[in-house]
Amino acid sequence: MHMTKVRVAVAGASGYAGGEVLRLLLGHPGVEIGAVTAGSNAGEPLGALQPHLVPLADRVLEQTTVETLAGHDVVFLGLPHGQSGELAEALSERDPDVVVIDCGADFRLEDPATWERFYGSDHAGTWPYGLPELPGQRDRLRGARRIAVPGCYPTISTLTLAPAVAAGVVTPDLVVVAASGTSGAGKAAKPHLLGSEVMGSVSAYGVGGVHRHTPEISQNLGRLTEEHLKVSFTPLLVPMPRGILATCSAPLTGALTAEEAHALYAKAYGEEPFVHVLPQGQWPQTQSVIGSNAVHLQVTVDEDAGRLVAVGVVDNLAKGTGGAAVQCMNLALGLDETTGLTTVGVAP
Ligand SMILES: NC(=O)C1=CN([C@@H]2O[C@H](COP(=O)(O)OP(=O)(O)OC[C@H]3O[C@@H](n4cnc5c(N)ncnc54)[C@H](OP(=O)(O)O)[C@@H]3O)[C@@H](O)[C@H]2O)C=CC1
Ligand SMILES: CC(=O)N[C@@H](CCC(=O)OP(=O)(O)O)C(=O)O
Repeated sequence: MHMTKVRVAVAGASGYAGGEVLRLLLGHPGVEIGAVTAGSNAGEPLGALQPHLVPLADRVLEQTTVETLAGHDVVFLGLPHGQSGELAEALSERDPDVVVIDCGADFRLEDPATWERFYGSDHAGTWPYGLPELPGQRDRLRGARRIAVPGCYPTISTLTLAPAVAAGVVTPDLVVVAASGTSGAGKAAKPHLLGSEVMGSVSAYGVGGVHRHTPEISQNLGRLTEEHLKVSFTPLLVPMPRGILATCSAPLTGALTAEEAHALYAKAYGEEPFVHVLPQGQWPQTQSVIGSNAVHLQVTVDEDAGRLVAVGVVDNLAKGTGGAAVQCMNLALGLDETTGLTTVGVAP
């Protein structure tokens, strides 16, 4: 049977997030790739920037404008913060049915004051949040026309702590220490990402509650409890291209065994296609999820410390951005949520 393909445009196609969206779309049976756009690299062949996307190597990057992005069923935005708002508005004005999926942060936060505090600019608005695994969220994404893809650290921190917070087995006084590969920072060269400084070294940054993902983690997990939730989030940069490992802990509210904690997590994610709770005693490693949309989790109880400890891994560019974006597109279009996505990683 002939299936009508959905026509998709990708803005920021020369970047890491846009490149990952395209990599996944090339394996998606229901999609035809239309415009691919960039900023300073407009005019270049895509193959010069993303040589791994062989079938699109000869496509020329167009300027990112309403005109080049109009006329598609779905538009993915992989642009720096602050670039999405006006563009999305103009696209929706031109075509109210277009599905716009923003990989950036512009529409993730609900509270304008919090946005202004952490991003230092005016709040653009709030769109349905693209984490279907949050309670009730999948239904909000079905048929949605605008979707805000979560940040990479918030994705893994939220999924790693959600069952414990929702069940009330921990006091929501949460500590998250998460180590990310360097692609999380995007392609544009940054002073702290010089190869000579990143290689062979691990460093902390955004310490002391100032990282932009702190309020996003709080927003997600705060919905799961009536109590006042606090999050202490510390990101680390590690010398690998992809992947995040988040170590999360919180004080237990009462007696809980490691077996009970594991059973709680296994039940919470039993029906989720992409969230895999590992067998007890096996701890997540980033290598297992690279290139896949899978999240691997493990949880235990530190009896002496009286804390629940959970560890999660994600590929920051896949389920942490591009994979989540495609998963959300599938929901928005009424397709099977897993189309074009895999739980099979690349290892070693
Ligand atoms: N990397 C990650 O793990 C994650 C990234 N994201 C988000 O995705 C978005 C893109 O990030 P990422 O791909 O990492 O960044 P990159 O720096 O790798 O890519 C940025 C892209 O935006 C384009 N661009 C930059 N400035 C402009 C402009 N003024 N007009 C039009 N296009 C422009 C660039 O084009 P050109 O090459 O021509 O300059 C490039 O295609 C960001 O909002 C980021 O926060 C979200 C979650 C995780
Ligand atoms: C390693 C590294 O630098 N990671 C990035 C992750 C941010 C990101 O990409 O997410 P947004 O979509 O919210 O920008 C950072 O800490 O800023």
